[in-house]
Amino acid sequence: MIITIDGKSCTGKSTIALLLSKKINFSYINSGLLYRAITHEILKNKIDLINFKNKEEQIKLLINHYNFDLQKINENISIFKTIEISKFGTEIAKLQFVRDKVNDYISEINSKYKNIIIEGRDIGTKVFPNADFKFFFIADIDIRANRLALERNSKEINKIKIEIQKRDLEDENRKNSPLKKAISAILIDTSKLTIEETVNILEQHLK
Ligand SMILES: Nc1ncnc2c1ncn2[C@@H]1O[C@H](COP(=O)(O)OP(=O)(O)OP(=O)(O)O)[C@@H](O)[C@H]1O
Ligand SMILES: Nc1ccn([C@H]2C[C@H](O)[C@@H](COP(=O)(O)O)O2)c(=O)n1
Repeated sequence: MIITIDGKSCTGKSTIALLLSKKINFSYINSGLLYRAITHEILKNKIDLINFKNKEEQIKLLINHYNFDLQKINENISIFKTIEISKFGTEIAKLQFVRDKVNDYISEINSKYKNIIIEGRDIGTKVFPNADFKFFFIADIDIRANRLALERNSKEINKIKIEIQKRDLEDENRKNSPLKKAISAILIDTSKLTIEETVNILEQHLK
């Protein structure tokens, strides 16, 4: 069985997908983390991502030789959650060859597991349009900004709000696989829900 969770930034996708996967004993893939891992690799190789349009060939060469190490990625999540990777990750995710690399890897993992929960931006629309259950998360922008501020231990709520709004806009308006709700996806507004309540609501839908 394939369960997908898509939605805007900081709506709770990864938190809920991870908890639900443990509760119902499913494998879990955080596809955003794969885009972040590629972005980290590019930055590590000192490719300057400001005005990176003329560096696409250089990035492509690097990505062709890159292998995901899921265990290492999952054990070092904080490395990939920096403000810099959040900002450039949105840009890198616009490149179709990067999307192909991530999606090929997702297919590879999926072929090994029977039951899987995958979260991201285009999972229910593009990657697994025939998924058994699709969810689409939304939440109020102020609540999302407060959640991220809390996570980062920051008081700069307005700055964080602008950062999230910019990422939403980029994700929704890119040419390749833009963020949008699949028609058959169940809409979940996490604004007023606790983490536990959200997990329970999803579990109810699966029954
Ligand atoms: N229902 C909730 N109530 C309170 N806090 C929440 C809730 N859901 C998630 N959070 C918190 O909000 C923050 C963002 O959640 P999370 O990283 O799961 O969102 P996301 O949608 O995966 O974001 P992104 O796509 O940017 O990675 C985390 O610190 C998480 O603990
Ligand atoms: N299926 C996906 C997952 C993620 N992205 C992009 C969008 C984000 O800007 C970036 C990092 O994701 P996050 O960790 O914030 O969920 O990756 C995408 O385009 N498609």
